[in-house]
Amino acid sequence: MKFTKMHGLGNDYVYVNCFEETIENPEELARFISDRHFGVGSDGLILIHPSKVADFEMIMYNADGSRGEMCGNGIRCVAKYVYDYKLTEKTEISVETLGGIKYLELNVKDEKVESVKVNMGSPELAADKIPVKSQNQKVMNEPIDVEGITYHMTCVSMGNPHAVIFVNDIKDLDLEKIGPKFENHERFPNRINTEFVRVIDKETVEMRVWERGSGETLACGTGACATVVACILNGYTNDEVTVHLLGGDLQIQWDKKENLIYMTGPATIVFDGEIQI
Ligand SMILES: N[C@@H](CCC[C@H](N)C(=O)O)C(=O)O
Repeated sequence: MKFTKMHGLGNDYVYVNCFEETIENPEELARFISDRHFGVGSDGLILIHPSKVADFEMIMYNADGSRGEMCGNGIRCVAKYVYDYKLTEKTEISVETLGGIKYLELNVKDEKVESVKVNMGSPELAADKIPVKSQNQKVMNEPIDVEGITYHMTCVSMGNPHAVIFVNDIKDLDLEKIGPKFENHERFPNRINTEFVRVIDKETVEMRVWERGSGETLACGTGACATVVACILNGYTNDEVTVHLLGGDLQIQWDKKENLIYMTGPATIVFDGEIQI
């Protein structure tokens, strides 16, 4: 199988062109290929397929083989992949995902994709749609007990589920310990991605993430979008925010008039490979 290893701010996936390759058991392949000792090493697997309703379809799997409905860093890399490997000449493309069709603009200079801007669609705040168990219709700054500590969460779906927790310090958090407790907490029927966020000022926040199915990653695009929605709803930031992640920065904007979230950031090819499966 031919593949390409790519990353968006260090959130790395193995990409397979399914116009050419056929994958029999993608869940098992995702677990094998993601392994950083016995496989290629990645946060998961992303398959690029033809689509009947958009220019391309992105099918994403986490490192544990579970399916993610959307992947913000992944979809920017899909845009770079289809442009660089000449599956399209267009610089405006649509991509079908389990979280809906997304529209992307490639910023190309001298044939080089410098960044990708993604229309991430509208954030979903209804608790039953995210889903998160709650007495309230929206989960805004609600207490949740994990390991004997009460945290406060704001929950948002960006196609996939997120719980955003505001903290005073992100550096000293033991995510290996608390991340899985949030991920598998009984309030989240489909598990959850959890963002730990420190607000720096009205235009800047920093964030670490524990991703459902992959653990701590260096960046999460949908997580950065959910974070900015939570920041704005709680009155912490303006509508355009730079999110500092371990792997670099994303620019996130909430166009309130259209109720659309835009994410802009880089996409990088690491290497092409071939593996016996
Ligand atoms: N890293 C991604 C999100 C990947 C999917 C997530 N772990 C889930 O299961 O929902 C991003 O950049 O958005």
